[in-house]
Amino acid sequence: MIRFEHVTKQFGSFKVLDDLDVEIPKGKITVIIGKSGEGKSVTIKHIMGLLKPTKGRVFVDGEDITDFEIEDLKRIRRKIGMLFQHAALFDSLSVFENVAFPVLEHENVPFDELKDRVGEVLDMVGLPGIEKKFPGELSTGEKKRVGLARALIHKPKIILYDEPTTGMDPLVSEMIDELIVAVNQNNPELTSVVISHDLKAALDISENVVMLYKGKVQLAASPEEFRNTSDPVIRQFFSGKVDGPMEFM
Ligand SMILES: Nc1ncnc2c1ncn2[C@@H]1O[C@H](COP(=O)(O)OP(=O)(O)OP(=O)(O)O)[C@@H](O)[C@H]1O
Repeated sequence: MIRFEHVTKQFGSFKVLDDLDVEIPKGKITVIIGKSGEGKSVTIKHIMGLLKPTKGRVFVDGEDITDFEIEDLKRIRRKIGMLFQHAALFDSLSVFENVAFPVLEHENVPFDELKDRVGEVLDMVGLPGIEKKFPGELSTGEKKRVGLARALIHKPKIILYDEPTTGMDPLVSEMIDELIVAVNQNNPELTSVVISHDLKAALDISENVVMLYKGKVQLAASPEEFRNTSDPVIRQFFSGKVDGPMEFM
């Protein structure tokens, strides 16, 4: 469970989150949507403890992390896997070394066990046997999947996806979306949080959608409720039209 309790985040006098109050349920896929600049990245940075609220409290896996110092934050971050917008693999390292990296950093695992674990997560993302390849030999979609394998290697309780399909062609995007769903189905305890500005894809993969608007939750509900809502701001977001009640900064 992740909870934002009346979180306000200001940078100087600029308020990005304004009394944000929302719960992200355990074991489900939650997609956070909102137009560019609404504070989606700022929201997930609070989950990692990379930003602290100006006001309010943030809970991760049942713990109030708001005032945590670095040691406790590191402990919390070990429960979190993160898939960045750009897969950010190390080009000079093999797939095996890239995927094993978070384990080598934090744990002392015998090599045979590490080999098994890397094999297991590469299987999970549908890329068995590519340990010896280098990132330069992989397609964009494959790099993303290796990034996902790396995020999964230390068996996180929470996985954060930052715009996982941005810049990908429709087929690769769909494959990544399907993978997010498959990973969640194979790990029923895993809480997945996906940041997206693609409402239609969000509704296809998620069980819970949170739409941010003007620093607050416009609606936190099931995909069905989103599809059926008459809220004009959400309808406008669906339509992708500039004309409507939605304000652009
Ligand atoms: N460290 C910071 N200092 C000052 N302003 C910041 C900082 N981080 C984010 N912001 C501002 O907060 C606002 C929200 O940014 P954020 O990156 O969360 O938006 P977003 O919803 O993720 O947008 P996008 O979809 O374009 O990635 C932006 O106006 C951004 O400039």
